[in-house]
Parts: sequence; structure tokens; C-alpha cells
Amino acid sequence: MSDFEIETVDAVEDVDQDVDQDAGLAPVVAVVGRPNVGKSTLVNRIIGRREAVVEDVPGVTRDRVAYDATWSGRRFTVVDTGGWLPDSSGLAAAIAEQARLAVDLADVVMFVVDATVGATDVDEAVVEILRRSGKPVVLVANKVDGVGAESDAALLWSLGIGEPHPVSALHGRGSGDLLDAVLDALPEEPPAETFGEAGGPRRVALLGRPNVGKSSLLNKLAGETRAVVDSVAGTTRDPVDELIELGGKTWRFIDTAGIRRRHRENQGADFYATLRTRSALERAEVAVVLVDADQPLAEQDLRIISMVIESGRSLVIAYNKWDLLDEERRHYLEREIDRQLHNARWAPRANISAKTGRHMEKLVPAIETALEGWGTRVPTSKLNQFFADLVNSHPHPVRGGKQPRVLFATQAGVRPPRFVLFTSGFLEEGYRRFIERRLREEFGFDGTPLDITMKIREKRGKGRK
Ligand SMILES: Nc1nc2c(ncn2[C@@H]2O[C@H](COP(=O)(O)OP(=O)(O)OP(=O)(O)O)[C@@H](O)[C@H]2O)c(=O)[nH]1
Ligand SMILES: Nc1nc2c(ncn2[C@@H]2O[C@H](COP(=O)(O)OP(=O)(O)OP(=O)(O)O)[C@@H](O)[C@H]2O)c(=O)[nH]1
Repeated sequence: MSDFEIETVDAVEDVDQDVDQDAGLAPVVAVVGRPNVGKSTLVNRIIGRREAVVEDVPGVTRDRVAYDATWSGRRFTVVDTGGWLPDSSGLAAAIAEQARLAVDLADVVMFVVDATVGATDVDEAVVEILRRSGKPVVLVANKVDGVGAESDAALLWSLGIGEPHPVSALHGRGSGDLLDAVLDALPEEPPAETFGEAGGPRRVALLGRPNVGKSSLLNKLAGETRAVVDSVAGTTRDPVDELIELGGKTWRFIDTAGIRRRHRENQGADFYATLRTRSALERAEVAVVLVDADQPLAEQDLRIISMVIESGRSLVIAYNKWDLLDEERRHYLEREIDRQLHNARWAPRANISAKTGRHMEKLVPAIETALEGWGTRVPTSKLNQFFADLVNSHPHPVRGGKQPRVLFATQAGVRPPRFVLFTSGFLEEGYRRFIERRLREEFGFDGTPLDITMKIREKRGKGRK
């Protein structure tokens, strides 16, 4: 992208592949079944807390649907589909719809049947959908509270989707064996996320177009603390980093040799500057982009900021040469910046002067804020509470008689925070931006781009097996 169009939301119809390869995304286990069979009770049993709302009234609308769960050290997201269909047109149709959604969005389906009631016509219809999907299904024979009821469970072999697992969601009986079966059905565990060196100084890239004051700032930072701790030879290429102590911590400034070396005499300096920026970003965790406050914001400034955002690194914007502005211009510029940098409005800002040292002390807190936002993880239940509220208070506009919904969401990773929204249809641009804005309002995320992916259920009638 050469302009300043920052797309943090990937609107892709068929993104299953991307998402499934995402190392951080926990597999999704959807719990499906008729009303009142004990889905919520089972979910509470699995997550080890009483969070899903259990009601004796069938079909109670719930506002939280997805939770983090762990069994035998394996992390997964469990989804209570009971909350998906508050206004259905007839039970059978509603359950069928619920099953289809679950099949499309989950890695494994837990199909819950009330063993004391036995298989009903609706259950049979669900089995049909599940079988056709080819997704792994674990059959749960619930409400088997004692040995006496085990024969009820055995009758469910007749459904023809494999072994019924007798459990009492209420008392916990059989739930361990059930979860073992679920783990067996989960896809292979992806390799753990590996980002950066464990511990060690946080890595900062100082970026900006020629003449904005990068070397001046570097000298000021290094000089001010009187502690240029060390120079570090770059491991891969020739760049040399510097360890600088600031605010009681040691920071690794990336490729400071490159900043101090002048490219001005070279032809194609622009090209080298871009390369340098790119390779610095590769190794950095946070970028401090310097902008010359005394000059109009240039295309190149915006391009550098875009590069940071696209690289998924955290971002601080420092307006340098603030000493050159008079009071009126400062006031005016503050507003101007808000308008011009609206795509990076979330980045902490510092108005500094590398020359006079003005507000240099604000730089470290800004960097720390950005790194914190970058590493923030929101628990699944909190995230889904947020989306439930959002969908209720600000539903997606109806388009062509349809109203796509966020069914549930999980955070697939950090650095930067990555979210996957499981939706019942395509969310349009404006709504996606709205979601991002509200996520930021609710959870902070100052200084970090957000990577938001939609995982849309397959379109019906388009080659369903
Ligand atoms: N005896 C017995 N009762 C259970 C068991 N599991 C759930 N129940 C009861 O069944 C009723 C329905 O449980 P829920 O967990 O709300 O059922 P649900 O499937 O989530 O229901 P919907 O919200 O209608 O979709 C509650 O009164 C539970 O206490 C069980 O293992 N044994
Ligand atoms: N008034 C004022 N001048 C500054 C400030 N920071 C840097 N300058 C001046 O701006 C000019 C460029 O500063 P440098 O630090 O060399 O800029 P740079 O970004 O390293 O430049 P390149 O090496 O071309 O990429 C020098 O003349 C500095 O003295 C500041 O805060 N206020």
C-alpha cells in the first residue's frame, strides 16, 4: 500500500486456511443440542466455573457464549450455541440452523442429547447435518446421573454417529472421559508462538524521513543518561544496535549505525531509507516515528507510519523540533495532527525537541504504553460479553433482508493483538471500523495495531456437500 489506507480488518470470505494456520488460535469446540438438554451446565462443567447461564426454561438467551478452557494442558475455546437463536421460527428449524452454524465455525462439535429422554426427531435431524459436514462429532449422553441410567446412554448408539459418552453435566460424572474424547478429536496442536528473545532489552526502532532529527534524538538520549551502555554487533546483517539506559531500564535501539551513517550523497537514498526502515522493523518491537513538527506532514511520513502498522509492530509518534513553533502554531498543529493521522490516532504521541530536550521524559512512558497494548490479551469470556453487548446495542444494519451477526470471538494472539470474529455473514467496512474503535475504547490497546479477521460461515447453497 502506498497511500495511507490502513486496513486492519481482513475482509475475506474464505479465510479458514489463514486462521487455522494461525499458531495462536485455540481450536473451537461448539456445544450443540436441543433446548434444556444441559448444554450450559456442561459448558460450566468444562470451564470449571458457573459462568454460562443455566435455566430451567428452554431456549434462554444468553449474553456470553464463548469461554477459554483447558484440559490436560491443551487450550481450546468452548462455545455454547444455546445463545445464538433467540427468535426462531419453530424449534426444528432453529436447531438445524444452530447445528449448521456450529459445524461451519467449530473444529469439533459436541452434540448433547438428554439420555433420559432419548433421541427425538429433532436430534435425528441434527445428526443428519453433522454427518454430512464431515466434522468430528463427540456424542454426549447427558443426565446420566447414576449407573442405572447408563443403559439409556447405550440406546443412543442408534443415532449412528458413534459412541455415546455418558455424563452427568450436573454432577460431573464421566466428564473427564468426555474431555479426553474431545481432545482426541481436536486438530494437531500448532507450534507455540515464538516471538523475540525471552527477556533481554526491548527493541526500539527510531524511524523517520531524512532530517527529522533521528541522530540528534539518539545523541540526546544516549548523552542525557551519560550511559551509552554498549554497542552490539548485529547478528544477521551489518547494522549495529546500541543499548541505552532510559527511565531505569535498558533499551536496545536498533540499527543506530544506520541512523548515524549518512546516505544523503547517494542517489536513490529514498530506496535505502525504505530498506533500512523495513529491516529495522523486522527486528523491532516498537517503532518511534519522528515527524518534523516544523514541516507539513509529508507523504513519506505517512508511508513510514503505514509500514509500521503493516509490520504489526507497536507505534509511538514523536513530533520533533517542537521548539521551532510558536504558541499559535502549536495549538493549531495539535488539531491538524488528529485529522491527518486518523488511522494511527491510537498511537501515543510526544511533542519533543531533540535540541532543547523538551519533553524527552515523555518518550519512555509512551514506548511502555505502546508495548503494553501490543501484548494485551483479553479473556474470551470478557471479549464475548463485550460483543454480546455491542451486537445488542449496535446491531449491524440489515442488508438485503439479512443482518449479519458476530456469533463469537476469540483472541488468537498478541504482539499485535489478533482477533478472530466468527460471524453469520459479511460485516461491512463501516461496521468493522466501528468494532475496532469500540474494542479500543473498551480494552485500551494504545499504541498497537489490531489484526481483526472475520471467519464467515460458508454461504448456503454454494456447494454444500
Ligand atoms: N439431572 C440432571 N439434570 C441436568 C444435567 N445437566 C443439566 N441438567 C438440568 O437441565 C436443565 C437445563 O440445563 P441447561 O444447561 O440450561 O440446558 P441448555 O441445553 O443449555 O438449555 P437451553 O438454554 O434451553 O439451550 C437445568 O435445570 C439443569 O440443571 C444432568 O447431568 N443431570
Ligand atoms: N530546532 C531544532 N532542530 C533540530 C531538532 N532536532 C534536530 N534538529 C536539526 O535538524 C537537522 C537534522 O537533524 P539530524 O539529527 O541530523 O536528522 P536525521 O533524521 O538524523 O537526518 P538523516 O541523517 O538525514 O536521516 C540538524 O540540523 C539538527 O540540528 C530539534 O528538536 N529542534
